Amino acid sequence: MSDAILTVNVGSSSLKYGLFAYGPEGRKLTSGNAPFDLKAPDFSPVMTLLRDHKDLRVRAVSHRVVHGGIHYSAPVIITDDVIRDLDRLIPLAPLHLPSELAGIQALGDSLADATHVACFDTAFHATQDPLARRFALPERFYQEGVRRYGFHGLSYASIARRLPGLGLEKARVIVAHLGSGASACAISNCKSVATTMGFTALDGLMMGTRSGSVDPGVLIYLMREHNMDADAIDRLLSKESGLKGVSGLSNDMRVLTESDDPHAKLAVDLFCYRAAGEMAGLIPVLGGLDSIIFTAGIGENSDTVRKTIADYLHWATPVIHTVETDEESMLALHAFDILEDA
Ligand SMILES: Nc1ncnc2c1ncn2[C@@H]1O[C@H](COP(=O)(O)OP(=O)(O)O)[C@@H](O)[C@H]1O
Ligand SMILES: CC(=O)OP(=O)(O)O
Ligand SMILES: [Mg+2]
Repeated sequence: MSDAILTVNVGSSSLKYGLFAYGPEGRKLTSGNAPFDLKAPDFSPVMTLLRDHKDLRVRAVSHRVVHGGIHYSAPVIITDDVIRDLDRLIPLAPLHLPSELAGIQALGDSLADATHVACFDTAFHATQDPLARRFALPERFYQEGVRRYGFHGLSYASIARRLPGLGLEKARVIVAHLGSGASACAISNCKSVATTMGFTALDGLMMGTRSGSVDPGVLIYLMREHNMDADAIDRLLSKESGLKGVSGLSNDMRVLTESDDPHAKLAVDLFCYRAAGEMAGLIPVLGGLDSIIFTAGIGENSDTVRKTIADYLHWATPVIHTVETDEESMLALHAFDILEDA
């Protein structure tokens, strides 16, 4: 029987999972992707995968956890204390953490002998200068944890590992992770220096169903004039906005780029306009730009989106790469490292 690592990546709208050979090179054995469209995820595809690979001994399960709060800036072995801490962070990532905790529970039950590891999306950004993490709010809110954390860190870490191979080890790079959630990260010397998502995964770029940044005055207006409470505003900004809200058609970039509907065109145009603007906002902290890298579902596949954003930013750099993100391999590598160190 050979040893393996199971990876579990519950995003806002898909469950991605994989089996990796236990070892420092993290060789992928198999992987799968089950979209679940904002409903509660169903972990049965992972259970089926495990039944089909009874010849493997799963030594570790590596879970992507979107938010690590103030305290978690490196992978940890999951204990009851860790689960309690993550429960407290749910208000900071309401779209992701409940499903991720459900995955930790479900797989904890069925793979009770394995070591379960949490790998945080926020961790890659721990290298940022405190200035990049600060909102212009009174100090007490910062102390309470109201600060910019940034997300998609496993994706950015997987891209950072590829930079030396592209001759960009020392380069000033902006990576645009354009998937269901979308963000951009300024990377210098393979480290995060700034990113567009903040306290929550709502900030920054326009996304599939999320608004990205809006004038905070809009929220005050909605509360006063539309009597919207926190839940109603959360639903609007998290699930009913972005590509879906603007087009009135779909949150899927494939559907929108193939549609003749003017609202679909508006949604795609706005997505690119907003992405380019947010990316440009990262250039000053890098002191210039050597390359743009596109990744994730839209970034890897949509020529239209890549070209439109690149046209907006051609003055900054003509060097564009497309790199496949690999959150799963990062999960496997982190789990192997933590087990070997234990
Ligand atoms: N060929 C394609 N052209 C344009 N967009 C695509 C294509 N393939 C996938 N996408 C987009 O990628 C998105 C999903 O990206 P992905 O990185 O898998 O997201 P997540 O991990 O957050 O679920 C889909 O919503 C879809 O709009
Ligand atoms: C952080 C985040 O938005 O993740 P995803 O794109 O997987 O929803
Ligand atoms: Mg994702």
